[in-house]
Amino acid sequence: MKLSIIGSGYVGTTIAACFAELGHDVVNVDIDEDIVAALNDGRSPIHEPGLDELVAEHAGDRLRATTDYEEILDTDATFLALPTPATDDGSIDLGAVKAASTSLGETLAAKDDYHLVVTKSTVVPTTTEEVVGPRIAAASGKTVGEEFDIAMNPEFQREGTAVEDFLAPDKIVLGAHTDRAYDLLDDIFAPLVERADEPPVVKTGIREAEMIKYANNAFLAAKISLANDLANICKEFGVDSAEVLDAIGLDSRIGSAFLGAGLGWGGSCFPKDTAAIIAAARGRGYEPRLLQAAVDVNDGQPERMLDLLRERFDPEGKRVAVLGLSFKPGTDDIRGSRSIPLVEALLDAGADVVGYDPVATENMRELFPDIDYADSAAAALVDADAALVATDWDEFAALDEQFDEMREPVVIDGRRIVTRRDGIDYESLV
Ligand SMILES: NC(=O)c1ccc[n+]([C@@H]2O[C@H](COP(=O)([O-])OP(=O)(O)OC[C@H]3O[C@@H](n4cnc5c(N)ncnc54)[C@H](O)[C@@H]3O)[C@@H](O)[C@H]2O)c1
Ligand SMILES: O=c1ccn([C@@H]2O[C@H](COP(=O)(O)OP(=O)(O)O[C@H]3O[C@H](CO)[C@@H](O)[C@H](O)[C@H]3O)[C@@H](O)[C@H]2O)c(=O)[nH]1
Repeated sequence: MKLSIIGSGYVGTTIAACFAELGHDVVNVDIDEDIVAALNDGRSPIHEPGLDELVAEHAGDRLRATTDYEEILDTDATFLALPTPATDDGSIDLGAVKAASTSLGETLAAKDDYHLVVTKSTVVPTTTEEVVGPRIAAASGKTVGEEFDIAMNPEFQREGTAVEDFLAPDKIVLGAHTDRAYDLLDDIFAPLVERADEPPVVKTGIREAEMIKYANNAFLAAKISLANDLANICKEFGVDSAEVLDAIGLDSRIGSAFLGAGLGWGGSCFPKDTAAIIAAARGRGYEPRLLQAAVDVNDGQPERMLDLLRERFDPEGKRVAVLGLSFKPGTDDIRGSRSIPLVEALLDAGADVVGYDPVATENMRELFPDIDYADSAAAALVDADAALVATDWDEFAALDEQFDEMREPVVIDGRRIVTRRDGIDYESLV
């Protein structure tokens, strides 16, 4: 089939390359000329394991990119993979979705045949029906459900395993209103269903599909926050939280995934998506207390870590190493990273901060240009008065004699990753 994908960032590039791998003919439309040039050159504009290979293999053949919306006319369906960031109050910013919907509508005005438009972006319930559909209709002069259909297909890929997650999904969620839309979606996803060994395909309404994405992320974020809440209680009683959480994870009704307690969740999705669905619920007059509590617990974890430091000394004038700057291991992405509130609070307290991360230093430097950055964890520890471990990079587990170079060997571990305990003043956050 011929597919167009508007937006070629993390999601748009991944799904374009994967759809090409599955045999579809794909064109990526993006307003960013550098991204378009990279893709047409066979280079992925984002770093994801396996993506470079897929882009290199299919670019110039089943995968191409353009800034020209007109190329959509030659395709059967369009996926919208546009950014949906948070505004200052946490609510969803639909600016890019609105602009692209209008551009798509203006383009589709010239199309004689039926077209399917699928929202891939994470959007609050009713957005596809009340924002995307009407804008396309107004700009194209066509009617939803007649000359074109709208649908919603949420994406569950994680950073660092995006290609794998797309090609071997736990489920495929298809939200639509007409048989024609479902039939086309079936054709689009048939090669994936076959390759992935028949994962469950959930056929549902459009706003249900939109909500499934938020519910999925909200549940996972809240699960981590509940693990953190329980781990904080464990600490009060001198109970080993890892043993408790490992044990409850053995209950098949609970499951062991996303019970990793520590400094909390960050990233480009959990913080913005929990904020967006909380704001949307409040907009309808419902107060989502449990979800707000999950956010509050998450926000509290960095402060608890700083309290453990302050119990030892006033950070003013002390050299504090922050080990791990990315929001999780395996990525250079610092969006929503829990190391950010740590660094902010340390700077406010007058500490001398040195950061280290195997890959995220340059991104962090843009945010905090004035702190020191070390080339290795060992270098960060030299003459430090304390080390705060913020990300669970494997290499931190191997640190040992490097701690001997610290001025005061205070190590506060936000991810229970450090293995050496003797000879250092070690405390785990949970
Ligand atoms: N990043 C993830 O791992 C992930 C996973 C699941 C869902 N999502 C959701 O998918 C959506 C996209 O996220 P992302 O991380 O890929 O965003 P991104 O910022 O990486 O990419 C968005 C792309 O859209 C382009 N764009 C913006 N306006 C445009 C327009 N009018 N026309 C054409 N292109 C335009 C930008 O240039 C950019 O390349 C969001 O709603 C996000 O919440 C993201
Ligand atoms: O047991 C755990 C698991 C994760 N985390 C933290 O949670 C955050 C998010 O991790 P992860 O879910 O692996 O990363 P993302 O790439 O942000 O993926 C999430 O967000 C995406 C965007 O919506 C969704 O598509 C994915 O399904 C969803 O897992 C990170 O800060 C992790 O350190 C923990 O603290 N404990």
